[in-house]
Amino acid sequence: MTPSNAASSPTSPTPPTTPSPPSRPDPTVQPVPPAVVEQVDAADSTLQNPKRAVVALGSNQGNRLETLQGAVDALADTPGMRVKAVSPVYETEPWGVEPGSQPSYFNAVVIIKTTLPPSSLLERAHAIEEAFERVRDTRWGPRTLDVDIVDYQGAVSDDPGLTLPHPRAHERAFVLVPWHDVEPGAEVAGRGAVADLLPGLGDQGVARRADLDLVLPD
Ligand SMILES: Nc1ncnc2c1ncn2[C@@H]1O[C@H](COP(=O)(O)OP(=O)(O)OP(=O)(O)O)[C@@H](O)[C@H]1O
Ligand SMILES: Nc1nc2c(c(=O)[nH]1)N=C(CO)CN2
Repeated sequence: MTPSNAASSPTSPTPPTTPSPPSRPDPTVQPVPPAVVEQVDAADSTLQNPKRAVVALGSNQGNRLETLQGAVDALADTPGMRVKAVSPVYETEPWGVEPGSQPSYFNAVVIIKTTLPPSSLLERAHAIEEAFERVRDTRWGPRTLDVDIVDYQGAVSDDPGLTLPHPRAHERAFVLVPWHDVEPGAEVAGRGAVADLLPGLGDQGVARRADLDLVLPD
């Protein structure tokens, strides 16, 4: 056995500890900018206080029911999100385009509770659309899946990246009809009660598909 082996043997006495030098600030650590501290604090308070949001789903390409169910499941699988209610399924005439120019949609609305801030909820909505190979070419073009944030805890924002409530929700029966089913007392912030908005919309070709159901994940 060499002397060095002997020194590392478990039976050898513990060498005396040398006092460590006084700690100095690490020059590689930069101070956290106040804007970042503010964002982290805001995210923190959201984390302790889940918010209620309303998400509209639409599909007019591929297997529309499977796609809507996939979107509900993906929302439910998102960390920091719980799906609280899923509306009935409606078959709806394409809104905002030439009649007969696109296949009909399946639409539904989902109520969630989430600790995600609005920007992260939108990112997640886009990721779910992409998972269903949503193509963004023409405005209001046909799509496998559309996931819109209709309302986030009544917040109002005119940011074009995320406008709240959704800027066209109050004029869309394909959003308001299923929303009213799951939340009869719902309000579109700044526009009024969904129940009061609905009669003014006229017939937009929104028909309940009582033969179809979306399942609320456990
Ligand atoms: N509340 C909102 N929900 C979803 N997207 C929004 C919202 N407000 C603004 N946007 C922005 O709108 C952009 C276009 O969204 P999208 O492609 O879903 O529009 P669209 O479904 O064709 O039309 P519409 O907005 O009329 O439903 C998105 O990239 C997003 O940043
Ligand atoms: N019926 C119906 N029409 C639409 C829909 C939709 O989901 N359903 N989505 C659109 C763009 O978001 C444009 N038109």
